[in-house]
Amino acid sequence: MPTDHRSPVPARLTVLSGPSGVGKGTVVAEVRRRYPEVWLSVSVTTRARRPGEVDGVHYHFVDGAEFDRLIAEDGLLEWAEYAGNRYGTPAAPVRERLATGAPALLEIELQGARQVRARAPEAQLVFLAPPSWGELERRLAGRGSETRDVQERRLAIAQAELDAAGEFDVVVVNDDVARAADELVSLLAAPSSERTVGASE
Ligand SMILES: Nc1nc2c(ncn2[C@@H]2O[C@H](COP(=O)(O)OP(=O)(O)O)[C@@H](O)[C@H]2O)c(=O)[nH]1
Ligand SMILES: Nc1ncnc2c1ncn2[C@@H]1O[C@H](COP(=O)(O)OP(=O)(O)O)[C@@H](O)[C@H]1O
Repeated sequence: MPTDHRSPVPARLTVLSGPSGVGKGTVVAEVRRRYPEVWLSVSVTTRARRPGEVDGVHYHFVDGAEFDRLIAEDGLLEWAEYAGNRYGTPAAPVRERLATGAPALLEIELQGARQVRARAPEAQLVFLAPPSWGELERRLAGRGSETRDVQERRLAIAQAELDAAGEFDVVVVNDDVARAADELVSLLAAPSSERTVGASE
């Protein structure tokens, strides 16, 4: 029998993006609380670990040299510099997951979403938007994990990110966590009959 390395079962790659503080982490956590089987890629980052973050769970925390090595060996599906740190998606786990026919979710910023679009045009791009600009500022400040300086930097990037919402397939407004989680669940579960993500692409 000929060996076909493409999965016979269509699997969907979904990318969730949105400005810092909009609630991506909160909505994804709610989705996974309800459906622990939802598979989320664990990124590598050069950013410092925040209190409560666990290496290998929230991120793989690496230094710049290790990040350079991953880029050099083409180990990242995409990567970007964001607010002075680098972030990237390890390629192999995503490839392996999709090859089994099961969906995969990435939570990444805009430049990375654009790279995924270029490399895997069948991926579904979802943008999480705040109900208003004022609410985004309040959430970012309310989280209290960044200094005022870092918050300002992230808000400046957020403006450009909001302008790019039209590039995404779907915009989900995070007005209410449970409602936004419902919407994301239905997008993850949507039939993907025309979409086949090849393991070799
Ligand atoms: N391109 C890319 N962006 C990532 C990746 N992992 C996380 N990010 C994004 O990097 C940005 C900063 O993440 P982080 O420092 O954890 O802050 P937070 O999302 O505001 O809590 C967010 O927009 C994340 O979605 C990745 O692997 N690739
Ligand atoms: N729908 C919502 N309504 C009110 N506050 C929210 C909502 N979603 C998230 N938050 C709060 O906003 C802050 C930022 O959320 P977080 O998930 O860390 O954002 P992101 O991962 O997009 O940077 C957190 O304090 C979180 O509790």
